Amino acid sequence: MWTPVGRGRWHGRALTVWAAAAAHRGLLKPRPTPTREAAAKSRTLDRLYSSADRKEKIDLSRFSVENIRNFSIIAHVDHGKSTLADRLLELTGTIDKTKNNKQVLDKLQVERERGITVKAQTASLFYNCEGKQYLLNLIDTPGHVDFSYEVSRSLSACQGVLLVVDANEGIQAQTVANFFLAFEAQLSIIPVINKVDLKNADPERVEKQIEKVFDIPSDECIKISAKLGTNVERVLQAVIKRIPPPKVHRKNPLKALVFDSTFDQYRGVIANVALFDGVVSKGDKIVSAHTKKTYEVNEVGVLNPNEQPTHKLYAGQVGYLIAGMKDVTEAQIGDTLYLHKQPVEPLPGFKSAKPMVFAGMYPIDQSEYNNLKSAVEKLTINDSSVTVHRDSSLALGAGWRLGFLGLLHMEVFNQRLEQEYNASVILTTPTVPYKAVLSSAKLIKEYREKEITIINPAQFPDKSKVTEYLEPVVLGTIITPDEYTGKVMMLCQARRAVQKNMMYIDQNRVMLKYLFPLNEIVVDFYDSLKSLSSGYASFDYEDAGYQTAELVKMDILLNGNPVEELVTIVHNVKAYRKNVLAKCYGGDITRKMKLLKRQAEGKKKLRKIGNIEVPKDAFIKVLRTQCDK
Ligand SMILES: Nc1nc2c(ncn2[C@@H]2O[C@H](COP(=O)(O)OP(=O)(O)OP(=O)(O)O)[C@@H](O)[C@H]2O)c(=O)[nH]1
Repeated sequence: MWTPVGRGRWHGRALTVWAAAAAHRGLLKPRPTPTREAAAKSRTLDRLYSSADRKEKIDLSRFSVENIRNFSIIAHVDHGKSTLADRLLELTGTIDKTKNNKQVLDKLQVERERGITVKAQTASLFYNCEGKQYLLNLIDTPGHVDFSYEVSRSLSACQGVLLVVDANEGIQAQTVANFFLAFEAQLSIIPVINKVDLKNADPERVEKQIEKVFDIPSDECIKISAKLGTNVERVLQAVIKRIPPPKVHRKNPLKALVFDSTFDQYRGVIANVALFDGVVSKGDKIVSAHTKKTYEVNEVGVLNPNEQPTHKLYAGQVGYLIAGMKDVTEAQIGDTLYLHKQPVEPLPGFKSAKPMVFAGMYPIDQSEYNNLKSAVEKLTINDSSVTVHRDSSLALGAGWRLGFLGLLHMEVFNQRLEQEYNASVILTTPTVPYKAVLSSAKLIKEYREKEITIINPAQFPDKSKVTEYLEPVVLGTIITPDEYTGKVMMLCQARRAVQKNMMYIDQNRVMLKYLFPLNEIVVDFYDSLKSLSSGYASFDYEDAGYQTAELVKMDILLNGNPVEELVTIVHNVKAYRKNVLAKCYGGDITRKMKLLKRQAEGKKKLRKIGNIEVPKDAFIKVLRTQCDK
């Protein structure tokens, strides 16, 4: 077992803002229309899935537990996970080999348009190795930190991972974060150095980095080109040799973990399950440990990569199950399913995702409230990392306050609502979750607790009622070529960050660790980091609790009245009072009088505007402008 560098510091779910900031640039702006390439890919996928829509049932009983391998592909963003998945699907004959197979497991429209994976996708592959037939269950995961909840859940269904590292870029911040997710889950880790075909590839340097940072001997690395298919067969062989089969018992009563699910308007909930014990088949009566409701199983099967019904699913296998769950509240990710007559102790499930940013969401038109409610409920089945609280606003009506893992996550959720549910929404300016320790007995009674979390800035309690305010902090990891270290450090200091660690991962690359206030990095930190390092630095962060902070509520007044929808919480800075006389050094008193008179006239003009009614459109425009900045 390895003892990787700094392991003790890496507790918890690692999160980065890789694209949170990048996404912020495009937040709520019209998205580019799909490129020709995306449209062509979409057509290819449609053909692919319909041609593969074979309805004969596969008999999975021939795969004994020893012949099953469950693994995820994890990596820093763009290091080639989905491309490697394409080659593995081709090599095993799961899909036909054509030039058009590009990231075929990225099935969502948002994924094809943006060229990123946002949902983990499962595919079952059948592979013959040394005369034995193996069933390989592969899960392709997203690389962006905003979707790391997908990665950690996927790992619960696996015994091993392929840790893909780009042969040119080397270890990046998310490589480190994903490694530790797999390491803490005690999975077998196979390092795969990808893109060796690139002119600037330096696989030997990357091997050394892997040895230094993760303590994995360099002879365990497999060097491949997922694009060209070079050495990909060796990856499959390593999966069989180095990843153990699942530890399960088929003779025990059924114990199935729901690790993901989607909602189909005709068939209800489609649950992705990993069978820890037992067998399940069509017609079985099963119970949800979460709701205690009983259902009859209508269909079981594997994803190949589209749904392929099977007679049964056996312990050790990963597949899907449809059991007539029509209500969205019935489908809980992390739930355990068992046979009606054989109750079992439920599996531990998953830790809930911890939202990093909150924003208000309202229908553009209040008459759309119920449709939007149903869309949000259905989408959160497929994206369980979003938290939902009901909320309302004077100007925007009834809506919700939603919690996301980052701004890219927020944008993708919004885009999926539009594309998959035809829903149009207005989102308010995002905020991080602050806390306040209350001193006011009245407020403590009202909230029924002393320490409250503020997810809506309009509810920020006044300083006179509070002992202290707290802000969320994160432990950030930055990997940068050392020529930019000075500039990176200056940027971190400007963002109120405190340095915690620094180490060289090779001769000219530095890994820095800083404690950051979350609100200092959530918006544009990543953009600044990328621009000062010519695009070479990468960034990742993980939750590190809260620290005391000087916070103030910044109201925006309209004719003297605060506007609830535009309130923000900011770190306290000295107030700047505009002194119109500041530039009048001595001199003539009449000049000063003239300036003061002009200022008074300006104020009068403002008052003249009176108590106007601000149309809702105006709010929407202001909120959009705030988000676009
Ligand atoms: N030259 C070269 N390019 C590759 C190789 N593998 C992947 N790429 C390219 O790298 C880019 C990213 O590949 P993806 O497979 O989408 O990467 P990913 O890790 O799945 O990306 P996310 O899911 O968004 O994190 C694409 O443009 C691929 O064509 C390779 O072996 N060689």
